[in-house]
Amino acid sequence: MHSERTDEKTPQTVPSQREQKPNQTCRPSNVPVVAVVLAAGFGTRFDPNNPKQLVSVGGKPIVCWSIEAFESNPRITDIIVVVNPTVRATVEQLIDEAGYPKVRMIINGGRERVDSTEAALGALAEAGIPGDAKVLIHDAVRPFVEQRSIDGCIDALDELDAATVAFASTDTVLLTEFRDGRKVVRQVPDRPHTFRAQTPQAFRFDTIQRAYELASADPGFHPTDDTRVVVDYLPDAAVAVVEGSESNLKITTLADIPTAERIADERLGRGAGVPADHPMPAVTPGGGPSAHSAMTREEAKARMHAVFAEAARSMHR
Ligand SMILES: Nc1ccn([C@@H]2O[C@H](COP(=O)(O)OP(=O)(O)OP(=O)(O)O)[C@@H](O)[C@H]2O)c(=O)n1
Ligand SMILES: C[C@](O)(CO)[C@H](O)COP(=O)(O)O
Repeated sequence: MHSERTDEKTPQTVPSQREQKPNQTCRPSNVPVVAVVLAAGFGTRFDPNNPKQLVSVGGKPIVCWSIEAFESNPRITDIIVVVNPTVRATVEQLIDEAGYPKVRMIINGGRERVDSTEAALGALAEAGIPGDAKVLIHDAVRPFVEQRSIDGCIDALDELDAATVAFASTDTVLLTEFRDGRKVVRQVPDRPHTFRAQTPQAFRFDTIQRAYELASADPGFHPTDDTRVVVDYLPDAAVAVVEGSESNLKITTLADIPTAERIADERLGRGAGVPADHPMPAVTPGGGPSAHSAMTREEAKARMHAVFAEAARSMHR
């Protein structure tokens, strides 16, 4: 039940390179597929007094949209939600009331995004997750991630040990630097090679854990995403690019809310837009099944430990 379903796969969104690479070891695909939903940010560019992950769009809190994207994907086996003290009580309440059955843990994040990812990796290690597990790390504030991007990440990890959802840049991107006290253009990459990083970003657990171990020895390192940790510290690990979408926007400032409301309306069938590719009935706080709310955090942690232990045992059979 808690290992990846291999039936009914949607087509890959990465260019297909199914053939085995010469130096690539074959990994079983029957492994836990864990989504980490990062909701521990402080929203300084949005409104620090109104945590953006709790703001409702289309009548549903942003963090719930993100959790539901993974709840509704049958290949995701487990979800961890990372919070900060400001939002913890509300997120716990939302999760308990909605009864999201795949949410196993709600843990505290850290000061920066990278610290929150590190906290999640630590919790997964403590829970006994196998090194082969697929881990998809997602910004809670990207509520409209497409199912085909989630599926694309899961598929890509059968070929490479890392993958990121990204959206081709329609603008030419300028790389800049400071020279003589002013910002100047250092390089102009060819536009077809430039993409905007989105999430989820997905990794075999042992790959992302190793990259973070190496990065932790470098106190001056403040990456804004997890792909960079792998690119900088494990340069031999190729990161697959999985097709993202314009609607997978990151809610960063208040100005993003009208766009988010428009996309939410489309997803809820209230607008003229394209519907979600795997629509799921909205799980409203107070309205959902409550299997999870009966479980204490310790029970949930023990259950997750058992799930990972069973996955590890079945891989060694
Ligand atoms: N210490 C942090 C910082 C960020 N995030 C999460 O990382 C995602 C992307 O971060 P961003 O949009 O930068 O959110 P904030 O850090 O909240 O915003 P800001 O940078 O404006 O403070 C968000 O889902 C956010 O909750 C996190 O879990 N822990
Ligand atoms: C991970 C990310 O969403 C990729 O676009 C992004 O880098 C995180 O947020 P930030 O706004 O760049 O801090």
